Amino acid sequence: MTVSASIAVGSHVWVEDSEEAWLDGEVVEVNGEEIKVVCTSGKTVVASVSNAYPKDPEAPPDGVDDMTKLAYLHEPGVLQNLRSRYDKNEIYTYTGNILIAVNPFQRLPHLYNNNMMEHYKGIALGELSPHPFAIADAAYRQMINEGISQSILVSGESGAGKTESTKMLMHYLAFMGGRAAGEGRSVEQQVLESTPVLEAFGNAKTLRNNNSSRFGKFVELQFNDRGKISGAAIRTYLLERSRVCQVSDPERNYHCFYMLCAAPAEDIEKYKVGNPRMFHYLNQSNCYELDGVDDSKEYLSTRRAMDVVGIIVAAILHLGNIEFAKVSDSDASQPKDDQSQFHLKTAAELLMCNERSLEDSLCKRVIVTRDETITKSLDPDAAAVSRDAFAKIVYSRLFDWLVC
Ligand SMILES: Nc1ncnc2c1ncn2[C@@H]1O[C@H](COP(=O)(O)OP(=O)(O)OP(=O)(O)O)[C@@H](O)[C@H]1O
Repeated sequence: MTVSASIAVGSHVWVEDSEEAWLDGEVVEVNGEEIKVVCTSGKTVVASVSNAYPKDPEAPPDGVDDMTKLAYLHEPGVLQNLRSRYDKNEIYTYTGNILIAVNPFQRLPHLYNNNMMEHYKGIALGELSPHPFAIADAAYRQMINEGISQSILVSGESGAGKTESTKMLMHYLAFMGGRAAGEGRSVEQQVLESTPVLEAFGNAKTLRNNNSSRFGKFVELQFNDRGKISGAAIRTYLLERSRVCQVSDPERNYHCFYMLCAAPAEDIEKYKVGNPRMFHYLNQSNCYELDGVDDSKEYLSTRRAMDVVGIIVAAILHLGNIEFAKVSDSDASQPKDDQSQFHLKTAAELLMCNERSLEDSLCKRVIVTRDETITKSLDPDAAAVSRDAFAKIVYSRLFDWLVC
């Protein structure tokens, strides 16, 4: 952008600041490539002309709901507009037909109730305040009117609010295309109800987000020619497998492991689990609990899924506790002690496989060539790597199976 020509004494500008990101002010001196700016904050700064951006002194103080209305669509202009609106609890802003959402980090239930959905029904984009319902409505109407499939792309950095925004979009589409009450459990209900299970197995606490989705998701809703939902499919991509075996402080492994450890007594006994601190795959980080989340309640809410796959989740925890030691006078390895033998036995029982075969699969590598099959013993380090690889593959298959 060539702004230098338009900057003179008296111009209103934005200049970059290492602490505040951007400062606005008035130019009081121009010395070749350098300008002196008296900022609204009271600070006086000297900046290079190439780092200054013009500011619209007539921009409305509360911001504009569509940023294409801004006189200058540059970084400080966009950030200032989003901030002015955020300060008034307006978390949504358009840029043309793109919706920008700023995470409010607080519940704003008045924005998402049924009245709001009624409100946005059939209204052209831009006529009402920016909202995910308006985006969903525009897509729905375009699909009905033109008979063409529509997609809505939700993107942003971790913790930005993609999952929450996607839920709003799905709620609206379910509202528009759902069945009348009393017609039984509908497809859209099933899709919305699948969220807690997907989150239990695919979400974890990270530095940025206590409930971060560690996978990509493509949700497809199919509609019939009357605009009613007739089917749905969820495809997931690239689950972060390494988290199953490696967790850095203060993050957590996938929620389901902690939920299983907080199960009712009869399940704790069945799976031979208990305190999460005793499992290697969980105790690499000191974070076990999440503020405002009761893992035992979460366990009960996903009990149907846990009854089916709890066995595998528990087996993975036991696998992680198998340590290996060298067999004397050889390169081979074996479970290190009675503790490791116990976890191997438990994992084998839960996976319903032969204990000896499981041990061999961890401590040996089988190489099949055209002429022969070679079995090579692994040293303790290699056996631990093979154990982790096995745990990761079992977990990711489990996740894929749950999604299907
Ligand atoms: N519209 C909203 N209203 C209230 N809270 C929100 C909203 N959007 C986000 N949040 C809060 O921010 C948290 C993080 O949001 P979310 O999980 O949607 O982020 P994300 O972009 O999907 O992150 P990741 O990529 O890590 O999965 C939510 O758990 C919620 O507490």
